[in-house]
Amino acid sequence: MSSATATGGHLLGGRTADVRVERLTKRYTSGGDDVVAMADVTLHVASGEFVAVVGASGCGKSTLLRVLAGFERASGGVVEVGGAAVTAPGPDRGVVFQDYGLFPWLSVRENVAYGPARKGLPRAETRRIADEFIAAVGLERFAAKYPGQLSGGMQQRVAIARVLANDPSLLLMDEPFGALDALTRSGLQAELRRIHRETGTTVVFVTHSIEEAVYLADRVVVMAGGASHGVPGHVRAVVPVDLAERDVTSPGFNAVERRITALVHEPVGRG
Ligand SMILES: Nc1ncnc2c1ncn2[C@@H]1O[C@H](COP(=O)(O)OP(=O)(O)OP(=O)(O)O)[C@@H](O)[C@H]1O
Repeated sequence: MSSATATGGHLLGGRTADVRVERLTKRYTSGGDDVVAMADVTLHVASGEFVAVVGASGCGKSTLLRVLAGFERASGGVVEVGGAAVTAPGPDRGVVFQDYGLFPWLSVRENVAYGPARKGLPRAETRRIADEFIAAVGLERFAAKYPGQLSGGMQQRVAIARVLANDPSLLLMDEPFGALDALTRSGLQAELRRIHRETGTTVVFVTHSIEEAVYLADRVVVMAGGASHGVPGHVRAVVPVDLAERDVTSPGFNAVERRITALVHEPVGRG
């Protein structure tokens, strides 16, 4: 495993992994009933690619992410990250949720250093890695503060730095900016795009915002269906975002956004 050292201008040692999901099925048993949350989901993500997942509530976006994270077991099909079957959570996969999940009793630096310290890295190296990622998210002046002293946007920055400090090869993000105001959200989106370019880490990003998906992703996966529609969640379409510039006001951007919006709103059964 490479350490989180700056190499050739890159933040990480270049850890990145591809994702292979083939005919994934996920069933839940609730109240004695068998609910098929998703069926026959196939998705390949190349190493270093940024893929966003959108779709109406209940179509299985979070379930897909949780299966990739190893928090949930697939009921059927193949789920591999970097060629290895996913059976449990692991340090190769970093997960960022909407609620920042920071340790409130640790400072920003201690939160970010937590993973490297647990790996048993020497204290000086741990601190260097923590400071590198705190700087990457622009929080140098807040390293000694505690989460409770920070705004929501700053706490989410810490959460991202903490995950990156573990040098993941796959970053899984579930509505990470969902609780933030519009201005903070667009600032963090730009920062995430830059960080993705610098790290080359593969990203799977779940969002309700089609604009956010088009702004961030190389490809947007549109899911549909879900238990409440009587059809298991499935992949309806995968839309490449072939835009050189990500200007949310440009006609090209709006055209991709409109196409994805139409796909998301298409009634279930026709897709
Ligand atoms: N632990 C569980 N037990 C039973 N059913 C579940 C469980 N978790 C999810 N489900 C069901 O699986 C389906 C997919 O849920 P999931 O949360 O993945 O959807 P989603 O697309 O992320 O929704 P949202 O956009 O509202 O977050 C839903 O029908 C949900 O009720």
